Amino acid sequence: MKNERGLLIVMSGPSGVGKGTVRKALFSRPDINLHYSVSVTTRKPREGEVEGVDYFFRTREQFEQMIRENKLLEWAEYVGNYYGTPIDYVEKTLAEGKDVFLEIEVQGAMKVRRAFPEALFIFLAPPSLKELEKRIVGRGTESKELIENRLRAAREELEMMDEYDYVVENDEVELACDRIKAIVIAEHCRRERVAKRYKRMLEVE
Ligand SMILES: Nc1ncnc2c1ncn2[C@@H]1O[C@H](COP(=O)(O)OP(=O)(O)OP(=O)(O)O)[C@@H](O)[C@H]1O
Ligand SMILES: Nc1nc2c(ncn2[C@@H]2O[C@H](COP(=O)(O)O)[C@@H](O)[C@H]2O)c(=O)[nH]1
Repeated sequence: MKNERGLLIVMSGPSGVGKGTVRKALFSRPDINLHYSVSVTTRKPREGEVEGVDYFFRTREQFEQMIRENKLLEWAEYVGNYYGTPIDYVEKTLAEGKDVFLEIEVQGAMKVRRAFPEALFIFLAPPSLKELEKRIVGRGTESKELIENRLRAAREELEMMDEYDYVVENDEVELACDRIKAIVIAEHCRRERVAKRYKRMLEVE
């Protein structure tokens, strides 16, 4: 018996831990059937980022209009920019029975938890703070000041780790992908078992 609605998977983690890298590696696997929800942001595009693929890039005015029109499932202000999840894509895709993957920061994830308590929450953790700093500096996309701000936010985000269902260490990208894949499969099996038990219970009554 299959659950009719898809599974909503939320992955968070501090800036520079490798969320984007792991997500791209996961989605490039042929045996993965997940659907990525592209976020809206007021941040300027980084070199190579593509509108509608990496983000929907919008002005602050446009973003605030989306908030007023209830077009976002969640949103947050992070290190001076807005980020948010368009609600229509998530609702439509889950209703089609497909799994949706969100890659968002912790404030937004906690809002999703209130709206979708049944979602699966995964926190991607660095092997150490030193390694986190090395990765964010090594990426070379932010100024020194922005890196400081992101590292400050990272310390607060790491304290939220306990709020998640699973913590996955990103020591090696492919290993992190294997762990996330195993968690998603296990969660599907668990839900199917619960649904079967519930169906049997209704048949007995
Ligand atoms: N397991 C890993 N080992 C070594 N380097 C890694 C690993 N995972 C990611 N990286 C590197 O770390 C840097 C940051 O990765 P990435 O941009 O994916 O992080 P992020 O969590 O998405 O950051 P942000 O939240 O700021 O967008 C990149 O240069 C990436 O190549
Ligand atoms: N609350 C939300 N956070 C989001 C969303 N999309 C991305 N993010 C997170 O923002 C930070 C910074 O991202 P960056 O691309 O500027 O490095 C990072 O933690 C992302 O995961 C969203 O829709 N909502």
